[in-house]
Amino acid sequence: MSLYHETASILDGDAPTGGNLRSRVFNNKDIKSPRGQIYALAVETCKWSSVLAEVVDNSQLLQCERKLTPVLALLLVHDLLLAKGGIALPVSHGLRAAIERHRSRLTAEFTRARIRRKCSSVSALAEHVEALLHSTSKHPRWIRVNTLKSTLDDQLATTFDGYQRAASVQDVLAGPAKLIYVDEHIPNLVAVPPRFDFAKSGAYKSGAIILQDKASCFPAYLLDPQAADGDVIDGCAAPGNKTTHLASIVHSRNQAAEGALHAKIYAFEKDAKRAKTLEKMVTTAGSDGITQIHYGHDFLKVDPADEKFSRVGALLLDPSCSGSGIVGRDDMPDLHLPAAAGTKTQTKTQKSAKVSASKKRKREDDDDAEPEKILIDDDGNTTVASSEKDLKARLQALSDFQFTLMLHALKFSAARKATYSTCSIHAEENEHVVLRLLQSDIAQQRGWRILPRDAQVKGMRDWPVRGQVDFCDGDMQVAEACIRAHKDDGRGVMGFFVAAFVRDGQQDESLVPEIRQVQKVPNQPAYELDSTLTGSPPADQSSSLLSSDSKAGGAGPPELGAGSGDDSDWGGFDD
Ligand SMILES: C[S@@+](CC[C@H](N)C(=O)[O-])C[C@H]1O[C@@H](n2cnc3c(N)ncnc32)[C@H](O)[C@@H]1O
Repeated sequence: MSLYHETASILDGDAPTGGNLRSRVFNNKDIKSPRGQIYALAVETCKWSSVLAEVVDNSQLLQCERKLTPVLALLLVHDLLLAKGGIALPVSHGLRAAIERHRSRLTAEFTRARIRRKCSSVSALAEHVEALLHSTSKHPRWIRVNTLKSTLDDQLATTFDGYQRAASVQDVLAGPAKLIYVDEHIPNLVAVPPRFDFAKSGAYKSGAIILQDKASCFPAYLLDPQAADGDVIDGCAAPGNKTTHLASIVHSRNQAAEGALHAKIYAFEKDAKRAKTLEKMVTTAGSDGITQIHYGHDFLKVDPADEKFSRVGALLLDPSCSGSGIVGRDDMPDLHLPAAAGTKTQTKTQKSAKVSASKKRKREDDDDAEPEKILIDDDGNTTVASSEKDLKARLQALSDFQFTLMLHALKFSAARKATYSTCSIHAEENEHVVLRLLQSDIAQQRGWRILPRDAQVKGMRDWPVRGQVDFCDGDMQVAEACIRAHKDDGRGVMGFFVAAFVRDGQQDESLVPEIRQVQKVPNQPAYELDSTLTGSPPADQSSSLLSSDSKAGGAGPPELGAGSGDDSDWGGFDD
C-alpha cells in the first residue's frame, strides 16, 4: 500500500488502533511507510483541508476521477500543491497520473482560493490557515519564565516584546491580536495565543522559558519549599516540568537563606530513557547544580530512613495516571472533506468532517453519555478501554499504584510536606487516593493531615476550582483542600488534580525503625494493572511494600510509563 493509501486509512478511521492521530500512526504495526511521513502528511492535510476541499470541489476532480476517494484526493492534492517534492510516487503511478492530469485546473483553483481569502502569497495563506486552526481553541499557550535563567520583566521586554497586556486569559483567546496575560495565581507564568510557537525561540532553547500548562505548575507552587524544609524529593520526575519548577523555587529560597545549608532536589525516574529526557531538561533549565537525578531508579526502592535523605522535608509526587485531563491528545484533527463524487459540490459551506472514529464525540452527544474511556500513558500513547468495566478496573489499578507511591512518600523520616498530583479527571485517581491516604496507618501514626485551603500559598488559596464533595464522602473540608482544574471551563487549563499533606512531625523519630522494618517484609502479590495500559512489561514485584496500607490496596507498583513509546519523535519539554 502506498503512503497515500495508508494515510487515508488512518484518517478514515479504518486503522486497528484507536485514540488520537499520534497513537493511530505510531502504534499501528501494519504500517509499511515511514510513520513520521504518514503523521506529517496527515497533520498537514488536515490543517489545509478547508482550502484543499474547496480546490478539489471547484476543479471537479472527484467527478472526473471516479477511483479517487475524497480523503485520497485531499492527500494527493496537498502534496501536488504544497509539498516540496510534489507527489511522492513514480510518474507512471496511477494515483499520481490521476492528479497530475488536472494540475493546471487545481493550481488555478488554489490561486482563486487564496485570493478569496485576501492573501497576497502562499505564505500569507499559510499564516491564515494557521490562525484559523487556533481560532476556536480554548487553551492558550502557557509559558513559565524560568527564574534560574531570566526574569519575568526581562522576558516581557525581549521574547514578548510587542505583545499587549491582556486583562484575562479569555481576552488572549478572543482575538487575533498579540496579547499576553500575566497569570494572577502562579508567579512568573504568562499566557499567549496558541498560534504563536515558541519552541524555536532563543528563550526556549536557552531554558529561559518553559512551555508548561498553568495547572501543571500547581504542585511545585503549592509545595512551597522553604529553606527550613531542607532537601526536596521529586519521586516521579521525567520529563522534568515540575522538577525544574521546584528548582527555581528552591534556588530562590537558597539565595534568601544566607549562610544556611543549601537545599538539594533528589529527582527519581524509574524509566532510564525518560531519565535522559529529564537530564536534558534539568540541564537546559540550569537546574543541574541543585538537582541530583537518580536515573532508572524506582522511588519505591528508596529507603525513607536512609541517612542520605535525612534532610528531606518536602516531597512532590506526580505519578503516572490515566492522562484523562490532558488537552488535545485524545482528539483527531478536523478534516474538511470535499463533496463525494457524483454529489452536488459545496464551495462555500464546507462540511467539517471529524474523520476520527469519533466514538467519544458521539458519546458526548448522547443523553446517557458514558464517562471518558481514553487512557494516555507517560509517553502520550493512547489506549481506549473497551468497556465501562474495563475502565473501572484500570482506574482501580492506577489508583492502587498511586496510593502505594504516595504512601511511601509519607514515610520519609524528616518529611513535613508532600504534594500529590495527577493530570486525571477521575475521582479514583484523585479524591479517592487522598481519602485513602488520610485513613492509612502511616498517616495516622505520623500525624499527616491535608493542608487546608486557608493555609495554602496565596495563589492556590485563591484558585476557585476545588475537589468534589461527593468524591470526598461528603467531607467539605477535604474537598476544599483539594485543588482541581477542568479542561474546558474557560480558564484555559488542562484537567488536573493536586492536594498537599502536612504534619507537625513529633512522632517521626520513634517511627524510623518501623519504616525500616516495612522495607524488609517479603513481596506482595503481583500488581493487577494489565500492561496493555502502557504497553509495558509485567509488574516488577521486587519493589512491593508490605504494610497494612499496601495490603488495603492489594498491590505493589505496576510498571507505568516505562519506555512504551518512541522518544525519537519527542517534541521538546512541552506538557
Ligand atoms: C506523570 S509523569 C511525571 C511528569 C513530571 N512530574 C513532569 O512534570 O514533567 C510520571 C513519571 O513517573 C515515572 N514513574 C512511574 N513509577 C515510578 C516509580 N516507581 N519510581 C520513579 N518513577 C516512576 C514514569 O516513568 C513517568 O516518567
